[in-house]
Amino acid sequence: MSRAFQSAAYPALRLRRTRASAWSRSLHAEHRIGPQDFIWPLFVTEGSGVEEPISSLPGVSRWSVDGIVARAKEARDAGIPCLALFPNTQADRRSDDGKEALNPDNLMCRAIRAIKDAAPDIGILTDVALDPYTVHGQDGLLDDSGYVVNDATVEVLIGQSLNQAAAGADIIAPSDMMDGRVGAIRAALEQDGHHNVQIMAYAAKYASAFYGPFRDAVGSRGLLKGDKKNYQMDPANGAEALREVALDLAEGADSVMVKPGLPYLDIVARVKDAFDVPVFAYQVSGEYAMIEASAAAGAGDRDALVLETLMAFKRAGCSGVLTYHALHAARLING
Ligand SMILES: NCC(=O)CCC(=O)O
Ligand SMILES: [Mg+2]
Repeated sequence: MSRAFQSAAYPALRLRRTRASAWSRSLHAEHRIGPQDFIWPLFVTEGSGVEEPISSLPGVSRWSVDGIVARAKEARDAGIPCLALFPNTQADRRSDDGKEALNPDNLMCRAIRAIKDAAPDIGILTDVALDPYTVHGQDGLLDDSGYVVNDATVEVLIGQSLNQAAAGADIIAPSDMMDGRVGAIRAALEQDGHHNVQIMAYAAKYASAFYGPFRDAVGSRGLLKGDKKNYQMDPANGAEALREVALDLAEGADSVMVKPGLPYLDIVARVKDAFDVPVFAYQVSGEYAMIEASAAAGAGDRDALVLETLMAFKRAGCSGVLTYHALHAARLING
C-alpha cells in the first residue's frame, strides 16, 4: 500500500509552530551574536586620569592611555577579541602633512604599547589615514587646489602603517580610500618582517553624513573644509563597491570592511555573496547616536534596539562589527 506524498500546505503547514516557545525559537535561530563578534572603537587623548565625554556621542568618552588600558581589560574580560584605536591629536601636533602619524611616540603608539603590556591577549586594530593629524581634517595630502593627492599620500600611509606595526598593532586598517594603498602597505609590512600583521581594508567607505560625532571625538569637525567626496564612495553606488573590494583583496587584504553599517547592509550582503571572504561592517558614530537618541526619546527600548541592529549585521553576512555599543552589548549577552 503506497501513500502518495502530499506537500504540506496550511493548515498542516504552520511557520508559527517553531516560534511558539522560547526553547524552540532558540533552537531554530539561524544566527547568533556574541562578544566574539565585536570590535570596540576607543578614543585616546593626552594626559593621565582623563575622561572627556563626547556630547554628540552620549555614553562614549575619550580616555587617556591609563583609561584605555582599563577599558582594554574590561573588553578582554567580557570576551571582546579586538579594539580599534583612534587618537585625539593635540592642535599643536597637527600639520599640513600629518607627520605626527610617523612619530614612534605619538599617542596611538603609546596606547598600543600600554595595552600590549597590560592585556597582551586582546587584538589591536589601528586606523590608517591622516585626518587625526592634519590641520585641514582631510585624510591625505593636499595640492594647491585643495585636492587630496593619491600617490604622495600613499607614501605617508606606508610610514604610518609601519609605525603602528612596530608599536604592536595586530590589524592595520587603512580607512583613507586612496587607490593602491593596500598593496603598497602589504609590501612594506612584508619587507619589514611584519608577516603576521593583518590588513583589514576599509574597502567600501562611503562619503556619509553619519560620521559627525566621530569628527567631534577626534577633534577634526571644526577643521574639515569641504567634504571627502573625491575619495570616499558615492552612496548612489553598489557595483563600484564590489570593484573596490576585488582590488583590495587582489592587493592582499585579509578582510574587508563596509562603512557605514546599517544603511549599507545591501553592500555587505553583496560582498559576502560575491567573494565569501571575511567581511566586517562599521556601525559608525551617527548610527550609534541615532539609536541613543531614539531610545532617549522613548521610541524604543535601548537594549533591544542595540541587539537587533547588531544581529542584522550577522544576518547580512558579517564576520564581525565595529560598534561603540560593544562593551554594553557584550555585557547584555553575557548576562
Ligand atoms: N575611520 C574611522 C571613522 O571614520 C569612523 C567613523 C564614525 O564612527 O563615524
Ligand atoms: Mg580602493
